[in-house]
Amino acid sequence: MNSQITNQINQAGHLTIGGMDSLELAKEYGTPLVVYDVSQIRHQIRAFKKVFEEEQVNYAVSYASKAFASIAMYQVANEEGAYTDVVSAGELYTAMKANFPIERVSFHGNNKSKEELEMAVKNHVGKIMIDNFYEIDLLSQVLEEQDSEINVMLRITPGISAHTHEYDQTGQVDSKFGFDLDSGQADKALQEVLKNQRMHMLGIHAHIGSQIFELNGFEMAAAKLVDVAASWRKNYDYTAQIINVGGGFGIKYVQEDHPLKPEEFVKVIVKTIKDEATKHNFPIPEIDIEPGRSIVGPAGYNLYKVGSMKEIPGLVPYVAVDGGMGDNIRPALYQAKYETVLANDPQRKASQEFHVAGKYCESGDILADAKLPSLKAGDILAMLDTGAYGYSMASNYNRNPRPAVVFAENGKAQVVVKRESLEDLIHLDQDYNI
Ligand SMILES: Cc1ncc(COP(=O)(O)O)c(C=O)c1O
Ligand SMILES: N[C@@H](CCCC[NH3+])C(=O)O
Repeated sequence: MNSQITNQINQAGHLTIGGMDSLELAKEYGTPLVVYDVSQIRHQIRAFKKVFEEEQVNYAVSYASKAFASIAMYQVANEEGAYTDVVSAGELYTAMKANFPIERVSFHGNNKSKEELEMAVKNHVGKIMIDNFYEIDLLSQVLEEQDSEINVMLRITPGISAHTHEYDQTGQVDSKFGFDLDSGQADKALQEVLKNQRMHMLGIHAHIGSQIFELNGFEMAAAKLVDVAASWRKNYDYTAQIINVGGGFGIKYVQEDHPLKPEEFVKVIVKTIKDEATKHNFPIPEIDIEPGRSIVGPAGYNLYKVGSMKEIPGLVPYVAVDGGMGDNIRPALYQAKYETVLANDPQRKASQEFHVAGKYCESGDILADAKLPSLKAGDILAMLDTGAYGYSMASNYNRNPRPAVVFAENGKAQVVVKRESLEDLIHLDQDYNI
């Protein structure tokens, strides 16, 4: 049996999530279904925060909400004292609807629109993470128009290639995000921002990539950021108050993955920043991180119902489920791997390899290759660790409605995002009658 779920089997022999029987959840709320074990989300946020508290530094654990954004999710992040970062008007709007404290919101993005900046300034978001020169001009214009001021940070590309899928690398020189260091762009951006009385320059940010398993990249990025901050102090008499090393902390998807614990990442980041700051005689700054995947990934489960099966002599059989790439594009997009278990009997001996196929009209719509017991139509499969970039990247491809999202905690469950109906699918459509 999959070792991750040994403590999640109830008397009926079913998989439990947040103390709820997964079969009951599937029956009550339908499938495909996305379920979060909320206590796991809380646990992860607390694990990140604990180290900062122990290290006695000023800090912010800012949940990167692109991993999964919904009103309920922002509420949980807020309850846990997290900050959050948003990358679109949609995420900002959702956070505001959740009454997330606006001063704890930062706004990221490599091409924020004027409307998005207007919304951010009007609502006084905590920080705008400036990404490029175009944005400095646009923001300056918006601030003039609204006769307002705002806190900003500069995102730089530290020239570090994280060891991860190339789509998940963001810190290398050849990246669409942030100001380049070596060519002097970052220095020029700093000077522009410092000149602008309406922008309060709080510090410096870098994000090197996602699903990273090694400490090395974070050490290098943290050291580089302090280095840059020290050079800014020397050359421009500007002292950064905040250093933000981004997110990217890897999680375990399959048995071969050996991620570090949140505390291990944070310890190294804090130590590097403290050491480098001391070396440069630089005041210890506030240290911010932006975990997304590591907060919600391990807490998420996708439940699917088994439908058709196809045996091909001599080949691995296909078992098709009622969801697929519309609710989890990651296997098709990144060849991402997941563990799959038979939710109605996770202890039953896995005897056979299957391609777990989705229902979308794409040959690439294979959710996982899994060793499972023999299966029959109506069985419930659970894919584990689907909480990050699953529902948040969901689509209506083939005009399939997106699943419901349920939060389960301490034996109680609640729908936090309704299942889309067929009516929802057409609610933006208009008749053509020219
Ligand atoms: C700026 C920034 N911060 C944080 C994150 C969150 O990354 P992850 O979900 O890997 O922790 C991302 C996404 O990669 C990002 O672009
Ligand atoms: N969507 C990606 C991560 C993107 C991170 C955002 N910069 C994934 O699922 O791995």
